[in-house]
Amino acid sequence: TQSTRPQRLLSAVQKNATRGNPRSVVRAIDEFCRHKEWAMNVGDEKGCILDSIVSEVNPVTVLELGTYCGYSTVRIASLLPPNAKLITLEFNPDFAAIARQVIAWAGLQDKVQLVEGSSGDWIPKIQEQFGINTFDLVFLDHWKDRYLPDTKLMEKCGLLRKGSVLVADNVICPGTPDYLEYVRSSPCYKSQYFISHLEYTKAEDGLEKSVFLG
Ligand SMILES: CCc1ncnc2c1ncn2[C@@H]1O[C@H](/C=C/CNC(=O)c2cc(-c3ccc(F)cc3)cc(O)c2O)[C@@H](O)[C@H]1O
Ligand SMILES: [Mg+2]
Repeated sequence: TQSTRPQRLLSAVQKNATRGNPRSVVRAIDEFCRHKEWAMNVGDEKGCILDSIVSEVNPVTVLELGTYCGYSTVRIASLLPPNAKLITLEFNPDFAAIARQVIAWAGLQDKVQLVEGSSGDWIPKIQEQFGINTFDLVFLDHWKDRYLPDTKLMEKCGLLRKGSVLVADNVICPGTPDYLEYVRSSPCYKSQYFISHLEYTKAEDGLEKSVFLG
């Protein structure tokens, strides 16, 4: 049977990256997507901006919405302090299976908890299930029309505290207009746009960093 793109991406990691070396996993995926097959990873250009925000926040608790193949999961988790935890939500079982193997190849499985299911179902259960009260950092990279409802849900569930940082991918391409309008006009957020390019292309895209003011 035909392989899927995520399966081919995983094969490229297993072939070209060194086990236990997250940077080599990130590099292998970027090479694959630049030279073989485009895939919707945050990519290296936006990835460097993400790295700088993660390093500045130095989060102990991280939530990622939309794991896909685990590229940004590996990128973020590789920068976390030893006691830190990253929870990543992914509702497609095939993508989740690939991401688990990518995360394991990077040697980051002890820092990452991949939860299979939809963000809407899981956000209300995180506190009781994982003993996490609030998130220092949230990376939004799932369906673009879910950014706003899930942000409101996180607020309602008390998962954000004064200073929590939201980083949203694709605010220009494909675009998340309702989310952008919300975080830029709400008095509860201080937002900043980091201009960049759509992964592996010359099209404009960017990340929006929004600090929750409580
Ligand atoms: C139900 C809530 C919920 N709960 C849990 N997991 C969820 C979920 N909703 C979605 N997922 C999973 O997240 C990932 C989806 C990610 C969606 N991302 C883009 O669509 C995207 C597109 C472009 C682009 C494409 C084509 C172009 F021409 C230009 C740009 C570029 C990008 O960087 C992009 O992120 C998949 O793994 C879903 O299974
Ligand atoms: Mg994206």
